[in-house]
Amino acid sequence: MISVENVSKSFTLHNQGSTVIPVMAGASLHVAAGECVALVGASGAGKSTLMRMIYGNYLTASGRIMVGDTDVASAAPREVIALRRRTLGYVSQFLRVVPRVPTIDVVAEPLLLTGTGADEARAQAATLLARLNIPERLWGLSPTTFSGGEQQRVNIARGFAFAYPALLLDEPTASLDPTNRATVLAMVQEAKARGAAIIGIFHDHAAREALCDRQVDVTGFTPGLAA
Ligand SMILES: Nc1ncnc2c1ncn2[C@@H]1O[C@H](COP(=O)(O)OP(=O)(O)OP(=O)(O)O)[C@@H](O)[C@H]1O
Repeated sequence: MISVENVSKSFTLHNQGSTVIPVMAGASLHVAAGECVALVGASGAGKSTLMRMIYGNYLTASGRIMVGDTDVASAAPREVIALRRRTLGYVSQFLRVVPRVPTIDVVAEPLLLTGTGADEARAQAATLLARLNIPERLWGLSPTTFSGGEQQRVNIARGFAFAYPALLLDEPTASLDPTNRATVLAMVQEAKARGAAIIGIFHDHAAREALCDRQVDVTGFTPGLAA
């Protein structure tokens, strides 16, 4: 479902004499439907960078990143938007939302965009918010003023609202209390069981052990070290 093939990446620091920093070379990994793969490696090794390239936030210098039938590395912006709508979900570490949109609509949006009716989308969003213990009195408010943990749970609810065939999870259990952490672990297991291909970054060792079938150490993709 997700196939990263011989990918490389460098950053050019335009405000620092156009210094070019090679951060990745020969990155390759494959994730099948129903599989969860953890990206591991020391801080700065490139886990987030690889995840952002797979999502199409960072450009890829060379190689292919197949998600379903789309090569994210060469896709046009409209293809990336279509991919994100129906195929590839991303739970980032931080919630970024349009101000003043009520929480229930933030969570319902991925369903509305994929053809679910408004009432049904809101009903499903409500179920997710309740499951993640977001108090009902907050559902009509924008999540911009919520606590860090509340925002993270809204982010997770939104990321899991639509049954994406592929999912990227960046620290989905960070800063959650034990009850909500257990809920998120169950949600990831359910996504795997329905056949989602998942790539995750988990500093939470126990979560990684519980959820992931394999680990890929991105240190192996550091330029100069790559095979
Ligand atoms: N936008 C950017 N511009 C320049 N350099 C960047 C940028 N994003 C990442 N880097 C560099 O790329 C390297 C990999 O960073 P990345 O954030 O992917 O590491 P990580 O493995 O996710 O680390 P951590 O576990 O600390 O989050 C680092 O050396 C970082 O400084």
